[in-house]
Amino acid sequence: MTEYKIALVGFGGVNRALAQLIAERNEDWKNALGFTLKIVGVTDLFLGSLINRQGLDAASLAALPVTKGALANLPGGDAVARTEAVIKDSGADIIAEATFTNPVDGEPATTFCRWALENGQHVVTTNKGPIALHGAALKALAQRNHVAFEYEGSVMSGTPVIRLARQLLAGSSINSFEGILNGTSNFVLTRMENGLGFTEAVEQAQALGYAEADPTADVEGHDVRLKVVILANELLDASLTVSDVRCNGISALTLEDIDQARQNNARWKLIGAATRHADGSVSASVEPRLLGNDHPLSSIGGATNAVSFSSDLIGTVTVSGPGAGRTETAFALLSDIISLHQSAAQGRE
Ligand SMILES: NC(=O)c1ccc[n+]([C@@H]2O[C@H](COP(=O)([O-])OP(=O)(O)OC[C@H]3O[C@@H](n4cnc5c(N)ncnc54)[C@H](O)[C@@H]3O)[C@@H](O)[C@H]2O)c1
Ligand SMILES: N[C@@H](CCO)C(=O)O
Repeated sequence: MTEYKIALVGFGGVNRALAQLIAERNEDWKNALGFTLKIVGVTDLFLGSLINRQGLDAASLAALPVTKGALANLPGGDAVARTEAVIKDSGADIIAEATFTNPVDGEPATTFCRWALENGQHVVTTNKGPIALHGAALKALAQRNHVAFEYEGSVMSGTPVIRLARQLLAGSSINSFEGILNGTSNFVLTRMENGLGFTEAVEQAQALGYAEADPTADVEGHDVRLKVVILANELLDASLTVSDVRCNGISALTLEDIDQARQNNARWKLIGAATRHADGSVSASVEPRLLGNDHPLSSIGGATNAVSFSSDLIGTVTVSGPGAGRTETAFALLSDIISLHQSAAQGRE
């Protein structure tokens, strides 16, 4: 049985849900998965930081009040986020990085990942910025340091997509994909179909933990653009940058547009798509599309996401599931840890 020491970088919805899962399920994981997790450090811009190499109580962390500097109220805690120390000095084997996604330059999360990888620590992250903007460099760094860099939760939350397509569709070349890749905007469109105003719908998505810190990224398509870059580079062998992806969001759609679509047996959906052409080039876009009610993606409602891959040997494969949510995304971190544990076990054989 392996015990991994883990440090949580960013202690918002996702990493708090991971702490809750650890509190509730560590014993089950021992038998079912062959490992347990011991939290040895936590750091958060708002809450402060705390290191304890002997292990922190996951249930107490999960129940921590959301007040400024709250970690200073626990023994050894600090009101300041000493993130570099938590990564480098906590003795963690794994860093779970879940700070804000910065769609412009991926920082400071990219630096956090780099510190950990250079320090010989595995990184699991749900943050789209470092992967979409610096994925190749971080993967190379992980490889040089013989550690894992896993990011399943960066696309479609806990719904398996990246690993599923990479591993289970290997051998059937993926030539294109199209999908609903943002939970918040799909939730907003669905609520608007029921007559709720755009602003109220966004507020509901925020309260449910789906939205980015700045929900503009959700409704203007910037979040989907990062996910399209991640999927295209991962699965279509592309080298896209964010500026290669044409991007329009849903903020200009009105209740009248949505009602008119309904009268025409159609729905507006925010679609992220990419296609590999015969010459090897890849084009990609994010845009609202009017889908007829018979289109496979038109019935995907709420924060659910779905993506259809077109591949040469088996045609179209569609994966659907939660696209956002705290526990759902914490599950993605767990799936990354399971993956790195299995790789380590295979390496030992
Ligand atoms: N919530 C979801 O449904 C979901 C799904 C998939 C991916 N993600 C991604 O996962 C990440 C975390 O999401 P969340 O819902 O937990 O967000 P959140 O806003 O609830 O939490 C992020 C936390 O990170 C902290 N933080 C920000 N910058 C920091 C820094 N420089 N140093 C230390 N702490 C810092 C904030 O104080 C905050 O508590 C984001 O990048 C998000 O895009 C979220
Ligand atoms: N804000 C994002 C979280 C998942 O990446 C969404 O709503 O899809």
